[in-house]
Amino acid sequence: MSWSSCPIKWISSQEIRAVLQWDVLVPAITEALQAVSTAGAVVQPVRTKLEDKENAGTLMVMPGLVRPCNALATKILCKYPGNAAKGLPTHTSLVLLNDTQTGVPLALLEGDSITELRTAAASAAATLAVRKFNKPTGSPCIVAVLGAGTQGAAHARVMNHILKPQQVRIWSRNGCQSLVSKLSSEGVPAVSCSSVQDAVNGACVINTCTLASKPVLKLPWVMKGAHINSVGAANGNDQEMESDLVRSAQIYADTAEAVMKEAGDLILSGSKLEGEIGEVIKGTLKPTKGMTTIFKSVGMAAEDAVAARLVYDTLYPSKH
Ligand SMILES: NC(=O)C1=CN([C@@H]2O[C@H](COP(=O)(O)OP(=O)(O)OC[C@H]3O[C@@H](n4cnc5c(N)ncnc54)[C@H](O)[C@@H]3O)[C@@H](O)[C@H]2O)C=CC1
Ligand SMILES: O=C([O-])C1=[NH+]CCC1
Repeated sequence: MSWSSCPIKWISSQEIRAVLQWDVLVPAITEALQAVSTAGAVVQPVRTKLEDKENAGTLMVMPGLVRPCNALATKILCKYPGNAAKGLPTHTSLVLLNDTQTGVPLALLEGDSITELRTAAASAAATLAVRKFNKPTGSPCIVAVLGAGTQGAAHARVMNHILKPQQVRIWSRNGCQSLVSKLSSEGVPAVSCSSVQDAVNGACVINTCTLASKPVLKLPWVMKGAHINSVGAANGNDQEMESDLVRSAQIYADTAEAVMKEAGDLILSGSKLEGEIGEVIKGTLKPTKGMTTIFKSVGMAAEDAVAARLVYDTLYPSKH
């Protein structure tokens, strides 16, 4: 007998995007983040990284099991920043979904769309959780996005969806007019900024979505009490945020174990974590009113597994 008598499904980016609408994905990723901070609910070893120094690339293997969501999957992701100059995505990936009872492979999913959407959804979940305890009052909500690549675009869209801000200000070191035009045509109130300082001035939510290895965001530019989703710099030597800024804030990890190992922003600034964002979602950890908060996300297999399972169950409802 062979498991391949029930052949594995291939699930395309188009199919994934049709399922993973923000109203469905943000609650699912919120549940995944909460599970990560619940004893026994998630098995998720810190990812294995293969460094290809010759091509300045990294291959990562990310397995994860999320019991409450019946999700078992592995993502294999390559990060090759030099691809940008070749007109290729800097991050490419596949996700293999397995049955949780038997381990039998169920589906292979295009991973780039999952990575794009689940990362932005995690930042959205974190933003909503923190704002329950610590929401700046008075001025209208302005969102800033630093970086205009895949994550910058997805963060602009999801922040617009959940916060309905007055403005979404975007900065990218090479300009961002084409992204701003695209977002405007979708109804996002996007504007292009020529400096980080202009983009973040007065912003209540800041999203750092760059491939920077040196800090782009500095303490004096950030409004006290703002919330920062820091998505880049998942490499012990890289930083997106100045150390003084990180030390001044309350910091919540997607997963403490991986952030303490991988997040240069934490490691190089010598900062300590308040805890995991799942604890804020559960309400067992409460950000202090008026403090600047940081959601430090390095990315987790649990998010990929839950997103993949959601897509599979939606497309093949009778197959589990
Ligand atoms: N936390 C998570 O779960 C995830 C994190 N990431 C990280 O998020 C970041 C953005 O990823 P993508 O949008 O997919 O990449 P991308 O290649 O699509 O976009 C990168 C952006 O960063 C800018 N950039 C490149 N070098 C820079 C520098 N030295 N200083 C300032 N800006 C610079 C580019 O101009 C571009 O706007 C990367 O660091 C990536 O590794 C990506 C996926 C998941
Ligand atoms: O979790 C993820 O997919 C990634 N984290 C950093 C680069 C990609």
